[in-house]
Amino acid sequence: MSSVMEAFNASTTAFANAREATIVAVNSSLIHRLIDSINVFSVFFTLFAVAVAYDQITYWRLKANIAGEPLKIPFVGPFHESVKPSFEKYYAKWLTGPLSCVSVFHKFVIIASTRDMARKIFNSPTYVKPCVVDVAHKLLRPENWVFLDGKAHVEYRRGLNGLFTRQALETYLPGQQEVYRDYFQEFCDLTAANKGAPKPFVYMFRELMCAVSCRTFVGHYMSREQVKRIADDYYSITAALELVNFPVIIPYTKTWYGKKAADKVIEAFSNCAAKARVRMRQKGAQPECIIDRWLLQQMESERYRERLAKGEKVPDEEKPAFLLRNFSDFEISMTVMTFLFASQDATSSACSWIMQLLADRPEMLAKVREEGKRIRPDSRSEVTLDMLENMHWTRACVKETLRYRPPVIMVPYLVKKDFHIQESNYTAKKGSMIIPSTWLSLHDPEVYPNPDSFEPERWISGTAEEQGKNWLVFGTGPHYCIGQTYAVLNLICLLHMMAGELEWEHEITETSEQIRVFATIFPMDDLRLGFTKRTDTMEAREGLVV
Ligand code: HEM
Repeated sequence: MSSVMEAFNASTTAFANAREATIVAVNSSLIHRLIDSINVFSVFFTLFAVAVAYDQITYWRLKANIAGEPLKIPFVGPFHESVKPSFEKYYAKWLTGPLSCVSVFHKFVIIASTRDMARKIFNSPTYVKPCVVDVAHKLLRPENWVFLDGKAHVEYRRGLNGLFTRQALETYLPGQQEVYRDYFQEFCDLTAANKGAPKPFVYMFRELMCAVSCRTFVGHYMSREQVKRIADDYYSITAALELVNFPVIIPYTKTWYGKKAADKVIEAFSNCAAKARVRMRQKGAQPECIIDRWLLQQMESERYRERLAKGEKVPDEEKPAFLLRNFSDFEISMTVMTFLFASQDATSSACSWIMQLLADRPEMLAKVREEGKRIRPDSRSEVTLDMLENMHWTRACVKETLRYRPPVIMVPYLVKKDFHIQESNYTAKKGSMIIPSTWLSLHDPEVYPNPDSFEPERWISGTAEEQGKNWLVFGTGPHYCIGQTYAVLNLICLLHMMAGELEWEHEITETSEQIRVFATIFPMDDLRLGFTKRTDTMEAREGLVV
C-alpha cells in the first residue's frame, strides 16, 4: 500500500513540478514579452491616462451636486473661453443655477449667480477673501493692503476712510473739472480731424478716466504726458488680468507686459508721494489730491503723538479724526495703485455706457441739460459738491446706467477654508475660486420691473432706491467698494459737464448694444462717437439760456 502511495506521491509530485515549471516558463515569457513591449511611449501613455483620470475624478469630486459640464477638457478645461470671454457664455452659465462651476488648469472655479448666493459669498469673510486673479498678486505686490484679511484689513481700510469723506471729495473737484475741460477740447479736435465723422471712443474714455483718477489721486505731481503714458500702459495691465491666467509669467506674454507696466506705475506714484511730502510740509499748504490729504492726516497724527509723548494733556476735540501711523512713499504708492487698479476699468466702462445710453435717448439728455442749467446757470463757474448732490435726474441716469450695465459683473474670491453652503447643500473646498456675480441681482424683474429697459425714472418715482439688497454694483460686506460715493459723484460731474459743454452724436451699429467683456464691460463696437462744442445758439434754441 505504502509503495502504491509512494508511487502515487512520486507521480503527482512529478506532475506538479512539471506544471509549475510550465507556469513559470509561461509567466516569464509573458513578463519578457511585457518588458520587451515597454518603451517610452507606453510609459508616457499610461502616466497620461492616469493623470487624465485623476484630473477628471478631482473635477467630479469638487463639482459634486452643482451645475457644470459633466466632463472636463483634460487639464486645461475651457481655457480658450477665458482668453476670449463672451458675455453670452457667462450669462448662460449664470442661468444654469445659483451655483455652477468650471475648472481651468489647476483652478476650480465656482460661480454664484443669484442675489442671495452672491450676497452670501460677499458676506462670509470667515470662509472667503478677495483673490482678484492669480496674477494680481504679482502686479500689485503680495504685501499690498488689498490682500490683507480679517482684522488687519479692517484696520488698514479704516485708515483710508478719511480720504473719501465729503470734505475730502470736495477738495478733489477742481482738479477733476480741469481734466474734463482739457479732454472735452481734445474730443472735439479728434472729431474735427476725422472730418466730423464718428470714431471709436472707448479708448479715449479710458484715457480720460485714467487722467481724472490720476489727478484725484496724485494731483499735479504728475505731468499730462506721464498720465498719458500710464493710461497706455494701463491697457496692458488690464489685458494681463484675464480671469484665469497661465500660472507663471512667461516673457513677452500679456502678463509679462502687464507686470512691467505695473512696476512703472508704482514707481511713478512713489515719486509723486515724495514730491507731495515736500510740499505738504510747507506752511499753509492745502491738500488738492488724495496723497496730499493722506500725508496731512499722517502729519497731524504725528504731531498728536509728539504732544502726548511730551506729557501734554491733549483735549479730545484736538485728537485727529483719523489717527494714522506713518506710511513710506512706496506704501503710499502701492495703495494709490490699488485705487487706480480698482477704479480704472470700472469707471471707463461706466463712462462709456453713460455716453452711449444718453446719446441714444435725446429726451433724457435734454433733461440732464435742463437740470444742469437750472442748478449751475453759469457754465464757467466751479461745480460744487452741493450742486452735484442736487442734480437728482443726472444722478438717476448714472445710477440706472450702473444697474443696467454694471461695470463689474464678477468679483473673484478665494475659499480659504472648506465652506458649507447650506442653501445648496454644497461644500466649496479650500483653494477653490468662488465668484459672486452681480448681473442677475441687478436685473431681477421682481425688484426692478422691466429690468432690460433703461429707465432712470425708477430712481425718482419708482422703488429702485429702496432695493439696497439687490444693489450689488459696488459689492457688499467688508470689501465693498471704498470709492463708491466718489465714483458716483465723479460720474454725475462728468455727465453734467459733458452735457453742458458738448454735443455728441452716436453712430448706432448692429453691435452697439452687445457687450464686450474686457475685465469690465464695454459696447461691442467700441462706441463710435463724434463731438462738437455746444453754442449759445443751441442753448437758446432749446430754451436753456437763463
Ligand atoms: C463705477 C465705478 C466702480 C465700480 C462699479 C466699483 C466696483 C467695485 C466692486 C464690485 C468691488 C468689490 C467689492 C466687494 O468685494 O464686495 C470694489 C472694490 C474696491 N473698489 Fe471699487 N468700483 C468703482 C470705482 C472705484 C473707485 C473710483 C475707487 C477708488 C477711488 C475704487 C476702489 C476700490 C477698492 C480699493 C476696492 C477694494 C476694497 C477692499 O477690498 O476693501 N473703486 N469696487
